Amino acid sequence: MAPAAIIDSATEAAHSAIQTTASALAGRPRILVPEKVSAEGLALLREHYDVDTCTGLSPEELISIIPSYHGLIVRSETKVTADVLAAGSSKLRVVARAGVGVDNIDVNAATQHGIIVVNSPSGNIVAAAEHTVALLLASARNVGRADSSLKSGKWERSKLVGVEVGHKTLGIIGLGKVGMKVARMAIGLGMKVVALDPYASPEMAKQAGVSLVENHKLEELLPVVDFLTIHTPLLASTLNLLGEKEFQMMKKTARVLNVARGGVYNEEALLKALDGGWIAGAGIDVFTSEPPEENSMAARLAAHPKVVSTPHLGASTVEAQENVSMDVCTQVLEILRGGLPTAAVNAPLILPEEYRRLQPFVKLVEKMGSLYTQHFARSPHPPHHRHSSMLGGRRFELVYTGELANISNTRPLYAALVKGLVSPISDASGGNVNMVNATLIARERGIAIDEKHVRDHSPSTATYASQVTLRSVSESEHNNNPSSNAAQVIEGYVSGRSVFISKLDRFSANFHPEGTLLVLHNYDQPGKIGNVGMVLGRHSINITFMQVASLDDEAEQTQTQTQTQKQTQTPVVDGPVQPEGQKAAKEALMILGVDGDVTRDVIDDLAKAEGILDVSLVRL
Ligand SMILES: NC(=O)c1ccc[n+]([C@@H]2O[C@H](COP(=O)([O-])OP(=O)(O)OC[C@H]3O[C@@H](n4cnc5c(N)ncnc54)[C@H](O)[C@@H]3O)[C@@H](O)[C@H]2O)c1
Ligand SMILES: O=C(O)[C@H](O)COP(=O)(O)O
Repeated sequence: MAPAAIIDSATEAAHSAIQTTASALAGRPRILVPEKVSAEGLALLREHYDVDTCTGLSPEELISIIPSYHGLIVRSETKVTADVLAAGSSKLRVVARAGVGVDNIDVNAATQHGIIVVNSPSGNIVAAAEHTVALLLASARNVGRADSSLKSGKWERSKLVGVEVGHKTLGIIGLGKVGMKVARMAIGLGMKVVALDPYASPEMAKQAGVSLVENHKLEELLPVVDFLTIHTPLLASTLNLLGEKEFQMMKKTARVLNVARGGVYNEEALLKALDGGWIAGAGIDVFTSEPPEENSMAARLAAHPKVVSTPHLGASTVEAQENVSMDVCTQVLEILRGGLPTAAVNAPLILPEEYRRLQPFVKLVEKMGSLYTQHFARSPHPPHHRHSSMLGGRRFELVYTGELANISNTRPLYAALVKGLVSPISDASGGNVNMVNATLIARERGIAIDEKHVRDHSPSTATYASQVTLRSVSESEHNNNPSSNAAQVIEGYVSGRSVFISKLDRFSANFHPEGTLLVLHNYDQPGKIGNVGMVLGRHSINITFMQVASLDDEAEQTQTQTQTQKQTQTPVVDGPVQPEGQKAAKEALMILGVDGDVTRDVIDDLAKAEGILDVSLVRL
């Protein structure tokens, strides 16, 4: 069978990775396994390749030996840095993560070198959920402290009285694969489960008996829970998600759990919360440094008497290790033979002949999806944009006009949209989406996508040779009022091989969807640009470009009508409320390209600037 090509839409380097693999592997290929990976999968590889298992390598040792290897299989301990990948780039074809999280692998550097990164997205989900339940019960019943007390010769029954979990409320932040499993197990223990996940499908949550927090606000979840568990990836948006302010909102009797990633709870704030009696205890499996560095917050947390701690054991069961080992070793075997992986982190699949024509559109649609999630599907939103769900439970329509409408196989564009939508909320960059699994992942997330080819795009009226429109409405809007014009819209086009966004929401624009962008919804009045410039200057953020996007014609007419209605005291159903004295101002979007560290403080300060209605931070 001829080797198929695998192409990462971000770079052409990955294009040749699979094609060249078979021919590049003269002699018996070698695979390095610097961590404990279950023997079942490795046995599969040993039939064809030399497999070297050697644990305890220093970063320098890894860099010095990696040039001899064609495959590298790791868990969470080995840091696969840009330096390791550069050192291995002449032979290395695949880095496999025997587990879920790829935060220890520089995926961008791998992509640049044409090295495929694969993982096992669901092999250890049951293990992680069961470990969460183990920590839930251990922290409720002081199992860790009781065990060490008894072993040290004490018999402290009255000091170690616990609490029951039955009839208590468990809060879950992140209702993905692990979060959903934990929810089902907790319901089995007689708990009530409330979850916060702006991107989860309300329908799936309802079916599992989980209530979703309506407005996706932590302040609505935290005061009501007796136990809290987090199951989000570690992303810029989830780093330090819970700090002092959040722990202070919780019941003094509450206990918190973390079997996801160190850093989602701010470790210093968690220590303060435990020492100050703001909460009662914690069960922690993951830390910001692993193993915790001496005297670090992580080390103090692991040693804290109110914490039951485990050394990142969430996936450490015999069964999970067999699953992930088989998953990734099968993929390594396939890749080194010139075949296709099933869970490639950095490589959606496009056949070579489709690649030339579709690649810029794949890039455009992926950017549109990512822009959608970061601009529209984020929390919290101003009231006129608030939806019960932000991603799951929404219906998307991709409309292709112009020459693109004549291409019948637009499957890569469908996959690119799913990838773009889920990548900002997933730790495997791109959420492991490829052409094979895109439909399944969309279904798992409760996302419906329709594609429409508009072939009667007359050249006289066409603005661009090919254009893509992304529209989204909630399932309920779609079912109850299909002709409603409440859709969220993004339009884009390709010129040469460059991609552009030509409409965002109700605003006509023209910008490259690249880099870090701030999108500010505001009233188009003098002084706004200066105010925004001052805030950014104060935070040492450099502006690389700026564009003001005005309401498109249709939206402008609607705004004028709305203003007329307001003046005649007719109740207004949609649109932001204009402050006094700004009745004649038109809405606009200010789109800024920026360099620098855009923290939550920057966003908060921008949101407070006069005349700014809403701010979103978009990384593309
Ligand atoms: N301790 C361990 O050994 C162990 C084992 C397995 C998984 N994990 C970790 O657990 C985490 C979850 O894994 P998964 O497979 O369930 O991932 P997943 O991608 O299936 O689910 C993550 C969920 O988080 C949600 N989310 C993203 N950003 C959010 C935000 N700001 N607020 C609320 N929700 C948000 C997403 O919508 C998604 O539903 C990952 O970090 C993974 O690495 C740890
Ligand atoms: O992301 C994962 O799969 C878990 O954190 C497990 O990590 P491990 O393979 O190092 O146990």
